[in-house]
Amino acid sequence: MCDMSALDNLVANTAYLKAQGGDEKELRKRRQSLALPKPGNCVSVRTSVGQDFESLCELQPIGKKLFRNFLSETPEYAVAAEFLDELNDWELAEGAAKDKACTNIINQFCKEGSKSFLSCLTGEALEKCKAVTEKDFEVVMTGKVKEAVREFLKGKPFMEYMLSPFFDKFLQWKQYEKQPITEKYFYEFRTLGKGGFGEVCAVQVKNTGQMYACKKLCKKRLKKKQGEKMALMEKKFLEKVNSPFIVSLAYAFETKSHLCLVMTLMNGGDLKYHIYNIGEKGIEMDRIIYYTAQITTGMLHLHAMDIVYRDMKPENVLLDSQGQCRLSDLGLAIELPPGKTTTQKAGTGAYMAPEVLTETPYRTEVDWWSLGVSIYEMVAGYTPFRGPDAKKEKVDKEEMKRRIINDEPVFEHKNFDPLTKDIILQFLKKKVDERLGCKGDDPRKHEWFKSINFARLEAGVIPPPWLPKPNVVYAKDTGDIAEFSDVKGIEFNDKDEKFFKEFSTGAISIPWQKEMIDTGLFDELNDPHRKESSSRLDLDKKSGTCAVL
Ligand SMILES: Nc1ncnc2c1ncn2[C@@H]1O[C@H](COP(=O)(O)OP(=O)(O)OP(=O)(O)O)[C@@H](O)[C@H]1O
Repeated sequence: MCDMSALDNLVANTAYLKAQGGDEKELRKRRQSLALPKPGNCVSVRTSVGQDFESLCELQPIGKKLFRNFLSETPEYAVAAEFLDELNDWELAEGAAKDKACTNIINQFCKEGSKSFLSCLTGEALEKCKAVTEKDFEVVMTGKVKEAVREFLKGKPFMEYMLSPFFDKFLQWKQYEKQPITEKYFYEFRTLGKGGFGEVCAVQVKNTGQMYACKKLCKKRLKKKQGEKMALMEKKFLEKVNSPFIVSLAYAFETKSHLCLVMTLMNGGDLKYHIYNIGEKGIEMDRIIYYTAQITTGMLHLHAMDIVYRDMKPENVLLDSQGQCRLSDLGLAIELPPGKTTTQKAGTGAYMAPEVLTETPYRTEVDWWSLGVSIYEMVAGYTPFRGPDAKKEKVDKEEMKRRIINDEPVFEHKNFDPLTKDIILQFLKKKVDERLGCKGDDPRKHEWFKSINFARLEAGVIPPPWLPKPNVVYAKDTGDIAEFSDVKGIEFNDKDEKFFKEFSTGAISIPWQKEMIDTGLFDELNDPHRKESSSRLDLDKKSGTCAVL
């Protein structure tokens, strides 16, 4: 029995690791069967995509690419786009490379008579650009000049783009993006974990080879436990966020029995696992600083959208295959518009802020408290109010509450250095208006983060300090993940069906477009010399996918 489940686990892991490696032959065959919808079928999307420059030309990856392709055909426009790219590179550069990039930009774009002079500028921006020096470069360039170039692109070039064949191509992709999504769109691999309403398993998009994690929510269980509103909120938050440090939602669809959230696959394990299961308890300091910098940036992104995370703890921070981390599980998150507070008790015991426990009105401040607890735990291998003897001494809920409200953390562990202690103490201020991140201040400015260049971190150009091993599956054995029991006696009515439809919106623009680009399908389907395979309809029928529209 035991051997059998070990074998099942091995088989499941092997298939999963192999899928991540990619099966080129099958994929190539499948891709040959695909085609973009015909332009004639894209009339209605022309109106539905709207006219928002930022969304169409900056945020949506395919939109951004096609707009850039359009700009490259007109020298004046191409120079403007190139300038923005170079300025972006300068913003991310460091040391001597940064100085060099600055001089290059001045010589290339700011000198009248040079081939790449920014001739699109007028008025004050033009004068400032011509007079810029290395000294006032940052203020002038990232201020007035950058804004003026962007304003220029938003005007005539954007209008012309919307009438060009490049935009027609964009509409074909937008139409393709709307294809109905069912379970047949994916291959399913091993179970990765268990959630409150169903399991999370690894899936792969048949047409692109992209791997994702699929969180399944059992419809009957949702109804029985009245979890519908929470599930819809989680879906809406995940759909709204756009940060490299929060899991992205790529698809939301339904099967007969489940609602499914298809998200970034995080196959490097969660931080709780890394604290307790690898080597000595606790994580090395350079890793803790790196992860906390990513968590802080992710959290600031949520707070900027008035979303309070409410469940910050190492278990909810997942690593990807490169060792970069993202916040996951927005199931307890809540949106609180400016000025609004809540007293609702939510979170996980040891990580809850005093104001949550005492049901005092709170907002985003509670997340900084929980981050303080989490940093402490990453260093020490135990949480500050539970203490090192948690196993020997059982701390009940009331005692934990008492300690969080009254006690100061003690730093006995040898790994606490003065700066680490300081940032933890500042996050663990019981008075909210004294807490780091809550005084109109920016936690990223704390000296503990001095080794981190946050712009480079967000751009993903700082190599992670630790790389998960590619041949290790950082998840429980499949046999150790308990199965769900059947839910009996639940029937669905019209209201339930309406909710299922509201949830199942298919592909989510930004992650889906990124998938098309990253997996090469974007280039493949745009290739004018491409020949589709004649067997495409056969393959289509076999898989049941909606490949050709
Ligand atoms: N994006 C992901 N990539 C890989 N594994 C994941 C991902 N999301 C979740 N998991 C795994 O599935 C488990 C359950 O997911 P999650 O915590 O989001 O579900 P939940 O229903 O909110 O659970 P809970 O009731 O514990 O809050 C996680 O502990 C993790 O092991």
